[in-house]
Amino acid sequence: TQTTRPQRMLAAVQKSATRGDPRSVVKAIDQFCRQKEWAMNVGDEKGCILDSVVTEVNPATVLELGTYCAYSTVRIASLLPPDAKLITLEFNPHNAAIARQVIAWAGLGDKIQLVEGPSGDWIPKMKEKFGIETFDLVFLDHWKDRYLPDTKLMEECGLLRKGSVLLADNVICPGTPDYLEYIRNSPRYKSQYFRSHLEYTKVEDGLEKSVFLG
Ligand SMILES: Oc1cc(-c2ccc(F)cc2)cc2cccnc12
Ligand SMILES: [Mg+2]
Repeated sequence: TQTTRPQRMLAAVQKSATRGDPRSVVKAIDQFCRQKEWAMNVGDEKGCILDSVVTEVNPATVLELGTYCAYSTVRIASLLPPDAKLITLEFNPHNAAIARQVIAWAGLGDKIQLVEGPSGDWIPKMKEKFGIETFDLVFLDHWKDRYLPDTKLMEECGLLRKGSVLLADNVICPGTPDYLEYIRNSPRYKSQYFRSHLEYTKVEDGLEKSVFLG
């Protein structure tokens, strides 16, 4: 029977990456996507920008919206300080099942908590379910029509504090116009656009970094 792309990506990780070595997992996925099949990971070019923001923020708590196959999950977690926690939300159960195995292969199971279901359902439960007061960093990389409602929901739930950083993927391609309009015009955020390219292509895309001002 036919395998799925996430299954073929996991097979490439298990074939080419070293267990317990997150950077080799990242490298194996990028190699698979460049040489075999395109896939919607943030990728190596935007991934370097992501790395620099994670390193600068040095977050104790991270929320990732949209896990897919855990490429960015592993990339972020590999840069976190020892007691830091990353919670990643994935809507699609098949992607979640693959992501869990990629996270396990990278040996990052104790830093990462993968939660299945709609982000809109889980954001209001972060305090009661995971004991999280606020997030130091949020990486938005899920469905583009959810960026704005989920950002407003995080504000309403008090999950952002003065200095919390939101980093959003795909603000050009596929594009998140309503989110960009809101965040760039809101007096409550200071935003910066990092121009780059859609993963593994020459098409323009970029990341929008926004600091919550409280
Ligand atoms: O980085 C991403 C890229 C795309 C994408 C798909 C098809 C295209 F032709 C172009 C871009 C979709 C995403 C959906 C969710 C999170 N990230 C995505
Ligand atoms: Mg993306």
